[in-house]
Amino acid sequence: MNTTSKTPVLSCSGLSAGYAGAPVIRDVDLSVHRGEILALLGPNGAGKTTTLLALAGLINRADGSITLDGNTLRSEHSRQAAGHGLVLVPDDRALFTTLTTYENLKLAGRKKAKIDGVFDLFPRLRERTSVAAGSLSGGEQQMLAIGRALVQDPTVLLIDELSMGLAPVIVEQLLPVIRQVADDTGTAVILVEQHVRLALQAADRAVVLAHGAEVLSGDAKELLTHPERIEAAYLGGDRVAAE
Ligand SMILES: Nc1ncnc2c1ncn2[C@@H]1O[C@H](COP(=O)(O)OP(=O)(O)OP(=O)(O)O)[C@@H](O)[C@H]1O
Repeated sequence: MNTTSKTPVLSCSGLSAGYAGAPVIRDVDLSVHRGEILALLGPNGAGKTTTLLALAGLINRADGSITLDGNTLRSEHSRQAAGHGLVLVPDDRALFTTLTTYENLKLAGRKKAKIDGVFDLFPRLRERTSVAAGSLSGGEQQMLAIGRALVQDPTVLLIDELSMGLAPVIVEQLLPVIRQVADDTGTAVILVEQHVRLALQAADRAVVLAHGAEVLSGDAKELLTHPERIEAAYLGGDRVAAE
């Protein structure tokens, strides 16, 4: 998609954050536009989850600014971010395991049409309506975690480790649905994903973090044809711009 002329729906500039005063990410600049999927890649411990948590306001930032849908977010901004439609799908999925599929969706969004929309996207969930979330397969649980985010009508969806515990074949089924949501609803997506090739196939752009800093950014399809650049970035190579 051509996003160059539009204002990003979510952006951060100079974002630094960490835990108990210890910095983890530093000086991160990111932006994502409506209907765009940004793949946030990088090796274990690079700071991808920390970046999502800082964007969602679930950890405080040490520095930097975040703008969401034209609003500058305060430092402790999780409620403000949620109010402007930023929804995080956490890597542990955080489902209510004793509640059914339907009850999990109903708790997140009361509108039946929205829940029906999730069942249209994930027909398997419709078949599992009355099953406790804890008894669903890993793939079904991830569908439910995404569905629970979608019933909230997100402006921006932050998806942490879509593939956590899932076979690549399941990830291959889920990613086109995320693409469809972005295309059909204009939801912007930041996708943290370990399967680099699958992530790049679904995404419009990608950013690679290493050691808490951005080391590569570029067009996803372009990067697909240059795996050596991704490899170098994973090894924490010098900052490279592929744009
Ligand atoms: N709650 C926490 N308290 C202290 N340090 C943390 C905490 N969570 C993460 N870290 C540290 O922050 C660094 C970045 O972790 P983060 O989870 O953001 O990386 P990641 O890129 O998402 O990694 P992975 O791909 O392994 O999930 C790691 O060194 C990690 O040990």
